[in-house]
Amino acid sequence: MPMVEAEHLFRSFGTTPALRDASVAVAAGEILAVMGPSGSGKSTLLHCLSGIFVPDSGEIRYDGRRLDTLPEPARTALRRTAFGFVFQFGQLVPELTVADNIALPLLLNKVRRQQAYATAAGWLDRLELEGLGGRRTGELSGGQAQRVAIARALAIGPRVLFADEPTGSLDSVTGETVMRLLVGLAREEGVAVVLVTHDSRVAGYADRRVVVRDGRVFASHEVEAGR
Ligand SMILES: Nc1ncnc2c1ncn2[C@@H]1O[C@H](COP(=O)(O)OP(=O)(O)OP(=O)(O)O)[C@@H](O)[C@H]1O
Repeated sequence: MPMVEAEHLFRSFGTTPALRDASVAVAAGEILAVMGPSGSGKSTLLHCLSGIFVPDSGEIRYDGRRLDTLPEPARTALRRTAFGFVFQFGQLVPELTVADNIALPLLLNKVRRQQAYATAAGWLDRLELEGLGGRRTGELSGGQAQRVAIARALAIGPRVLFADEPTGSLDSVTGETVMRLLVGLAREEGVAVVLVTHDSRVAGYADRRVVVRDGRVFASHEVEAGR
């Protein structure tokens, strides 16, 4: 059974159609790369799959249950407890320290303070950010901030990770470290990973690749065959 499944999604912004009959699914333990040209609808698809946007029509299921028909508070609760997000911009609180930023979603989920900070420290180690826990995130390099964002997304132990260009500001060695970490999470913990990327090397780590074109989702081999 798919972990997240979308069928026949339509979503417009005013008169601009962003999704036009988009269908896609990701299974537990699977890494799905979502590729496609700028403006084709990738981010809109990610936002619909994760319950941030409600589609105009179509159905989304998480773990077999309808997500799109849930009221906003229930979708928010799901995002906080079951979904992790790594988006390109604006997710860290610059005035807070690295450790505070990673611990914050745990504290919001009512994890005790000591445990939240111990979990944060563990993720700092896994992402090679040891010693930076006390630094304000506004004082980090782009690559460090991105790894903190990844640590923050993973600290809650999500069942689905939604990532938009998660290695965008990382050098290739660090990018590979992050991708290997995501592969490990998928294999060992069954996390489903939905990964938007323009980078074919990053997509090479995925189990399956789809291409979004004009608001529709194609298997990558369909697109290659049609070229
Ligand atoms: N908030 C919005 N308001 C109006 N139009 C929007 C909004 N978000 C997206 N769109 C439009 O919807 C279409 C799909 O955009 P989307 O951001 O999903 O594409 P994308 O494939 O993620 O692009 P990129 O690779 O450049 O990030 C585009 O035509 C875009 O201009």
